[in-house]
Amino acid sequence: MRRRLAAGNWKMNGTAASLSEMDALIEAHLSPSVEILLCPPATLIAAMASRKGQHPLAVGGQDCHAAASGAHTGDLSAQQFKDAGATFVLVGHSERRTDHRETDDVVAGKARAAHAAGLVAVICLGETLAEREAGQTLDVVGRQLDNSVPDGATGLNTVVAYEPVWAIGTGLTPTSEQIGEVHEFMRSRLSARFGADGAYFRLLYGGSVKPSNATEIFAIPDVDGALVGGASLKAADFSPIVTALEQAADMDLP
Ligand SMILES: O=C(CO)COP(=O)(O)O
Repeated sequence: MRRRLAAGNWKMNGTAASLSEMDALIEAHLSPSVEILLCPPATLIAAMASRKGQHPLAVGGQDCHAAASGAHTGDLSAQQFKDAGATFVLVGHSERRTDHRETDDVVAGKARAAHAAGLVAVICLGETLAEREAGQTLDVVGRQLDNSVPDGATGLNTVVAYEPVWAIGTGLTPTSEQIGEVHEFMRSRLSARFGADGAYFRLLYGGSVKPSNATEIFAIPDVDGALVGGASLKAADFSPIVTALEQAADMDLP
C-alpha cells in the first residue's frame, strides 16, 4: 500500500519566525497516520530539520542542482540538502520550468542527483491552460512523465506531483474527473514503463488545494496526497488538509 503524503511547498516565503507554524503543525499531528513533508526555503532547512526533533515530519528542498558539487554560484546540490537534514527534494516545479527555463532533461538530471544523494525526488509536472484548452493535457503530461522521470526511479525514491499550471495559486481546480483522468493515465504509464513497481509511485495532486476541497480531492482514485502551496504556510490551513488525508487513509484497504 502506498503511504499517503501531505506535502507543503513554502516557495519563496518564510523566515525563522515561520518555524512556529511547523511547531503548531507538529502539535496538531503528534503521531500522524500519514507522511507529512514541508519544503521551506533552503535558508530554513537545517533549522527546521533540527527543530522538529524526533517528530516524523520530513523536510525537503524545493530544487537542487544536477551536479554533486562544483562551480555553480548560488546553486545547492542534493547532497547539501541531505547534509542539512532534508530527505526529499522537489524538482521540475512549473515555477522552475518557467522562471529558469528548465526542460524535462534538466529535471531528469536533478532527479538523478536526488536519487544519488539518497533523497526522494518529488517530480512535478502539469499542463498550461492553453494546452488543456487545446486538448493536449495527456500528451503533455505523458511527455513530461516519460522525460522527467529518469531510469532508476522507483516507488521508493520518486513521487510524481501533477500540478496543472493554471491551478497553481489561482483558486481554480480541475474537476475530480479531470484529476482522476490524469492520475489514472500517469499510473498506467508508470506501470507500462516500470512494471509492477509502477503501482508503488505515490502520485500527488497540487494546485489550489485548500481545507474546503481536500476531502473531495483525496477521494479520487490514484491521488495519494497533495502538494500544497499557499495553504501550507499557516498550520491553521495545512492542518485540516492533513486531517482530511488522514481520514482518507483510514478508509484505504490495509
Ligand atoms: O505550486 C503549488 C505547490 O507546489 C501549488 O500552489 P497553491 O497551493 O498555492 O496553488
